[in-house]
Amino acid sequence: MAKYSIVMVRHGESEWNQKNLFCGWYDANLSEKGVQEAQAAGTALKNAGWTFDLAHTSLLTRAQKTLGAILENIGQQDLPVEKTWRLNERHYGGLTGLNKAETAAKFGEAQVQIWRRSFDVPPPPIEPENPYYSSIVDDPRYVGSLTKEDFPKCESLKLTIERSLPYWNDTIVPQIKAGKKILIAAHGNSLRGIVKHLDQLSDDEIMGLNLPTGIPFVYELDENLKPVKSMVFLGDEETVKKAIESVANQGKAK
Ligand SMILES: O=C(O)[C@@H](COP(=O)(O)O)OP(=O)(O)O
Repeated sequence: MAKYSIVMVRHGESEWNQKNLFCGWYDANLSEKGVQEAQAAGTALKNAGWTFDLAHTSLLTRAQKTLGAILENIGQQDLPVEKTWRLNERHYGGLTGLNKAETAAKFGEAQVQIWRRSFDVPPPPIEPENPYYSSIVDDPRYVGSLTKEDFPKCESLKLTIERSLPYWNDTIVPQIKAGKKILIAAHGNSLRGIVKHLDQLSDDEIMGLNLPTGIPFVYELDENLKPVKSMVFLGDEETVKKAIESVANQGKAK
């Protein structure tokens, strides 16, 4: 029987999602469509009667703005929000700023699929020559939480989970168990990591999971936090299916 529930949402479409660029820790803003998706996510939650006790998000603008639009829509602008780099998108390393379809044309779709979806193969590390290197590594928002030595240069999903799971276990789980209704607004891969953990998906199974932008999904959990219902999207089936397919197709050569 379900004792707890939690809602998660990947941010609305970002300007770099729209341009089909590997984004990772680059701080892309929401596109206009992404703002609309975030508002629609709020409307879907409102129509389903959701209210929350607190929210968690990453240090990146696209997730925070999505959360802000949702909270405004559900009339909870004053909700306590906890922000952490541990919910950031995976760091896409040397791929940051490259077009996914052009990268597939250059290196092959199979290689891009490995970089995007394999469990433990990281992309190449970001080098100082990367045009976005310093906007990421010198960003003052990480001061105090990440030292230069600990700052990632690239992350596989495995490495992403190694830094997001402690936050899930030490911060979010106690709040769920205290009866708090929680909303997490984060990213395609940081949320795939949490989903892998909750649903105990194998390293192979998680490769097939793509999360759409801006469509909230609900988990109902038993007293041991095992899912009673997994990933119930607040959206009609056809729309969700198409949005998932479109994310999967981003790594195809045009
Ligand atoms: O970093 C990125 O490019 C996307 C995910 O890319 P894929 O792993 O789907 O290629 O992250 P998000 O838009 O969720 O912040």
